[in-house]
Amino acid sequence: MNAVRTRGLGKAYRDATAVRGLDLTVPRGTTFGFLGPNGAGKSTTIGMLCTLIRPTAGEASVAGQDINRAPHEVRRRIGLVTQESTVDQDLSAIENLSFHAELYGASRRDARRRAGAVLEIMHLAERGRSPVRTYSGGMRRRLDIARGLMHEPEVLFLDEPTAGLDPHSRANIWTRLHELRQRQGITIFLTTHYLEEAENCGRIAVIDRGSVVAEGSPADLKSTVGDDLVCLRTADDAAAVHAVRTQLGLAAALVNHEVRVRATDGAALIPALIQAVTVPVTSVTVVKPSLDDVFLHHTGRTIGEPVGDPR
Ligand SMILES: Nc1ncnc2c1ncn2[C@@H]1O[C@H](COP(=O)(O)OP(=O)(O)OP(=O)(O)O)[C@@H](O)[C@H]1O
Repeated sequence: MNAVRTRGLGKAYRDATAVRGLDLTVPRGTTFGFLGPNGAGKSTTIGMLCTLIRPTAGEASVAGQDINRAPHEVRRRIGLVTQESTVDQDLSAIENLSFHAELYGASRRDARRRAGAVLEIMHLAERGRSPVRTYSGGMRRRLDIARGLMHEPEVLFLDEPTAGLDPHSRANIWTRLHELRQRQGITIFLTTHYLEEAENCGRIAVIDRGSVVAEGSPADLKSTVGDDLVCLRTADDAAAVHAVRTQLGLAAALVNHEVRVRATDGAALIPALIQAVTVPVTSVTVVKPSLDDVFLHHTGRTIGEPVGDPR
């Protein structure tokens, strides 16, 4: 069963189309990364899947429930962590979480118990009684995620969960997300514009100007854009280039004092390269295509470049 399935999903505003013809399939238990530059349509998509924004085209189901016909059923099965934190700074984490649960009808005892459990999951239990205003940015974000987990959702939506955090806090959040998926089997649907973070996802969809331009595992997407690049530094580059061409029959180029050779599997080529190049080799590096290359390949831009007009 799929956690998320969309067919032709779209959202048009009066003067702009935010999302067009979106066909997505997210199997249960996947960490799915929705990757795209600012303004690509990521938040609008999350808003539609979480039943906060009404689509103007197509259909979608989340946790097996139709977003248009059964929005309340969808809401019961999902957690949403938006870009803006919604916790009260003057309350402790436990108070924030249990008040929230009580508001939704849980008994005080159950609310406290569940708050304790989700704080454990997000590694905040030790500071659970401190006021949130004493937390670091990373701890606050983990508390936001803990809140999204309170009613044991099947699918957790996270809009830019690591934006603005330092690398250590980002890594910590990723460790928690991996644990969540592995131990609790939760499907995680997140947006990000950090390409390196998308590597943590089992599957990604690249969205640009409201449409998906590529979808697959990070490894699959990278393998479709090109080969590895093997770079050699040698004592005699001209001789090395000649040897690679004549001995191995491969195209080799001299760029920036490096001998560069393209190969499907760069690492596997290294022994043959070293043997063919009889001159001393001082370094060998294998550069794999990155998600940057994937984005560039499909959109003709790097992810940081402005998106332009979505109309
Ligand atoms: N309520 C609205 N009315 C008109 N246009 C909108 C509205 N909401 C979003 N848009 C437009 O739709 C496009 C997609 O916006 P969206 O917020 O979904 O992008 P995003 O990928 O989430 O970007 P960001 O990372 O900046 O949030 C943008 O061009 C935006 O200006």
